[in-house]
Amino acid sequence: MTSLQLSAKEEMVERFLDAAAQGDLTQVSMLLSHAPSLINQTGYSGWTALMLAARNGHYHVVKALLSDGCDKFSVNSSSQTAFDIAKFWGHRHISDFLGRTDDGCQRVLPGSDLNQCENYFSRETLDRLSEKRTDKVWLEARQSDPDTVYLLFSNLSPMVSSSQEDDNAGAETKLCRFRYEAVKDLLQEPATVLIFLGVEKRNKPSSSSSSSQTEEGVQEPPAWFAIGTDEDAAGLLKRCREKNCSFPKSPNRDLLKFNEEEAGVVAQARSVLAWHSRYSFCPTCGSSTKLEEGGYKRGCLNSDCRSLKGVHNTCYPRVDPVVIMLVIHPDGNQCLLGRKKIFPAGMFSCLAGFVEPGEAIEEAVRREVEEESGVKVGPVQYVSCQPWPMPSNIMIGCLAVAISTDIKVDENEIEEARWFPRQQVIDSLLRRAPPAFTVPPRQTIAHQLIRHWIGMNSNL
Ligand SMILES: NC(=O)C1=CN([C@@H]2O[C@H](COP(=O)(O)OP(=O)(O)OC[C@H]3O[C@@H](n4cnc5c(N)ncnc54)[C@H](O)[C@@H]3O)[C@@H](O)[C@H]2O)C=CC1
Ligand SMILES: [Mg+2]
Ligand SMILES: [Mg+2]
Ligand SMILES: [Mg+2]
Ligand SMILES: [Zn+2]
Repeated sequence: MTSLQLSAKEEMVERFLDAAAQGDLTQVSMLLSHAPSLINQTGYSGWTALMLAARNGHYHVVKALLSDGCDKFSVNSSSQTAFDIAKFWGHRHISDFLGRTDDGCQRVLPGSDLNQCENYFSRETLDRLSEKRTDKVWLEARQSDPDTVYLLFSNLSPMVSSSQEDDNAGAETKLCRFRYEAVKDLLQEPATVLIFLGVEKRNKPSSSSSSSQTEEGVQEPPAWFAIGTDEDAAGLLKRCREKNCSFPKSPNRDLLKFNEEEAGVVAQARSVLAWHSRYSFCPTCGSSTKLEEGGYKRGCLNSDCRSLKGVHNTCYPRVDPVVIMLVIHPDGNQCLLGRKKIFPAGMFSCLAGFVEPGEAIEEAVRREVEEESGVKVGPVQYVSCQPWPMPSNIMIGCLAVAISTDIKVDENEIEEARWFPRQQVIDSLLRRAPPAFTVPPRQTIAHQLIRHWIGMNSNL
């Protein structure tokens, strides 16, 4: 670039910043349409056009710059954002506008993936209303409300509807939803566990369009509960007079057939119910316990028990953190995948392992990879996570870079581990015949991590 070109560019930046400072929207828009890269350019002391417009109270310019994708979080040499500047100079309408949250706040985390991946089991369609769990009167009123939705689980398996066409593997499964009248007898059984899941979120069209009236006349969205019972499936189906329903037998396969919304509800309900089924007695003193807080607590019935003093995590549902990582070869062009004996023939997946007590996520990634494959790992980066209700894991998905490449598998955990070239991975994802191996199904975070790596720097 010649010095003449450089000064022409500098002159353009100066004109742009001046126009913003003076509130000349026509000029700002004209310059931007010629040179969109001007938008985040800085002048004296790191001031951007947005900061100058905010300083001088030019609301219309601020608005236009933001709608053109201007970075509202950049700071000047005094570490002030445009918001700080508008606030300091008393332009409240501008600071309110810059402080709004309806842009999804995506840009608060610079460099974050703007379209953050949503994993199966992670969609929240219910508002959990945890503050209502201790409100017995409210909970009881919602239980008998005619709009309330009940889901039924027998031995941790949800009752689902199946039609003839649903028999093929790709078909979607639907949760059976019940009203109070259909389940009120079941609720009286001593072995029944009842979990308050939440209420339908208001800002989306509800699946059961009704909502009930409170005493003050405010419309309340329908509440959802999960019922857990060990009554046998045949008995339950008879009790509910349901012909086309069933309780799937294989959680690892059958729980992956819901739509995204129902999958999120199943993840929540199944994990809490699994905790109840495994923690029947107090883990601290072995006494009997009683269900509290809408099914989110088991309180010990022994009044001398230590678990009743202070906060005891044994009283609350547990979640086990698991790291799951795609390890990338130092050449950037291969990834490390392994297979357990129990995997379907030909399937390879990301390595994974439980985080141990007192261990940071990055260290768990390094330890598990080295234990299972002998490969040493350097940098680790978090990508996304997935609740995994078999029974109650949170899968913490990471990318990791190997700093050694020799593989020596731990045969107790892994049958085989290999470096797979990018092209083979692409062929497997696109199911180009015949692929060298198969990847896990799209509902698993392992699949999504592999896809994420392929999408990161390929020119597909
Ligand atoms: N959603 C997904 O894409 C994937 C999910 N997973 C889940 O992650 C879990 C952990 O992965 P693994 O490779 O099996 O872990 P791992 O490599 O740590 O090995 C499991 C062994 O660790 C021990 N262990 C330590 N803490 C434990 C705990 N809190 N609960 C149970 N066992 C514990 C047990 O001996 C167990 O056999 C799996 O059980 C599976 O459910 C695993 C891979 C993919
Ligand atoms: Mg392991
Ligand atoms: Mg493992
Ligand atoms: Mg482990
Ligand atoms: Zn106890």
